[in-house]
Amino acid sequence: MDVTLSQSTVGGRTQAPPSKSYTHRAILAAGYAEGATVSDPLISADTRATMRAVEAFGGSVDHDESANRLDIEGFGGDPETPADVIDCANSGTTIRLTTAAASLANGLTVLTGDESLRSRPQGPLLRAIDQLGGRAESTRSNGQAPLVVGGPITGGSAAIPGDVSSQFITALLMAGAVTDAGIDLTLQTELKSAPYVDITLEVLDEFGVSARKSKNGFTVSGYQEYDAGDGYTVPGDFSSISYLLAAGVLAARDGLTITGAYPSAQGDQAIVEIIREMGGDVSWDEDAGELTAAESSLSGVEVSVADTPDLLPTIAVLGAAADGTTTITDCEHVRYKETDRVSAMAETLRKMGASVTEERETLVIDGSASTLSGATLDGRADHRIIMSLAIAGLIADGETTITGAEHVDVSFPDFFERLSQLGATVSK
Ligand SMILES: O=C(O)C1=C[C@@H](OP(=O)(O)O)[C@@H](O)[C@H](O)C1
Ligand SMILES: C=C(OP(=O)(O)O)C(=O)O
Repeated sequence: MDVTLSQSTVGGRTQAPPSKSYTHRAILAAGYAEGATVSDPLISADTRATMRAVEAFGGSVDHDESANRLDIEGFGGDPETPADVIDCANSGTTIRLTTAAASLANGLTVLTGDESLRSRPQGPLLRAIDQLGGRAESTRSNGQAPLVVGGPITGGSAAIPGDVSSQFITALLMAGAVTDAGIDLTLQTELKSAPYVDITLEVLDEFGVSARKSKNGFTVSGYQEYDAGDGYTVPGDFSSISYLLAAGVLAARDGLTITGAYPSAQGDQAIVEIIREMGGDVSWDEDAGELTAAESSLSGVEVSVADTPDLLPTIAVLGAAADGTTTITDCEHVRYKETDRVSAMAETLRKMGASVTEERETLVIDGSASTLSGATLDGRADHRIIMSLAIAGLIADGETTITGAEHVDVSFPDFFERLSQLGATVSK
């Protein structure tokens, strides 16, 4: 599906979509439990993949739409060997978190996904499972899915790099809690995307499971039981909020308010400070969970995305609209996502007339070079590339067409409807 946007003014109020990261973890944690209810879940292509995995391991997931709730029966820490291949579709979180769950089962599990997912790195997780006594292989021996994974692992120690994906650590901590011996992880390189492990520790805590940072990495003891008590409620998603905030500072003459924006462990909350540092008018009433952004003149910043990889496309677009130079550093791990997002943003923003320089770890956008012009842009089947380019389309001269725009269903299924309700000119 192609979507076309033209220069627009936006405004009004809109609710933040529920967090994808918290929803994935809550669904799987409910799977590791006897069951749980998960309120305000994100229902999207990626979270559906995690629901399918919980069902494949012997649980069940019922979506009560009127109550806006998932009623989940778990597999009680003891996943059965799936009767079929697990299709993780486009979701890195699903394949990493469920690969570790599969290492608890007696038999073998086959995990795969779409072309993008089958090109993303899984090697460090496979090697860690191997060190823990499980069997974990890439069918093509290239460290990528399809994967064949079996166990049962009983816990122990493993070493893992921290700069490829934090999801490997999340995966092993979640599985480690139901092993006999627990899991001790030693980081071989500095941890990137660290706040995502904090999100994991927060969700584990809500499910009565303790895991913690150790001197050299992370550790979780075994024989723990997942139990969410009265249930778990998912907070709003700050990666999704970043597009709405960017729309606000670029195109909301009378302001745009986002509700459901409460503080949590999400590193992507940093978008509020980044926009303020660029000169953007953003106010945040943390108690009310309300963020308001109004059209502002922005200037360039230097910002590290070591902890916040998913913000890179949003910051790149803000940089293209700002006066002066925006330098995004520490971005190598952003190349291992649904697509190489560093080169995708460099290519598309250049096509819109921005001046962009790309290095392995750095993306530099010179926003003062020109105003953006509409163009036909390849969304690279990547929800974050598509959503950030749509925001650029709100301020570009002429029409901006984004191909493959249906892929927003991964994290923000009604993104274009929302933009349109807020006043943007959007046609499909
Ligand atoms: O654990 C998570 O929920 C996520 C972790 C991050 O990935 P990496 O840890 O691979 O950087 C992030 O980019 C992804 O969107 C969601
Ligand atoms: C990279 C992302 O997710 P995942 O790793 O789960 O595919 C994302 O949502 O930007």
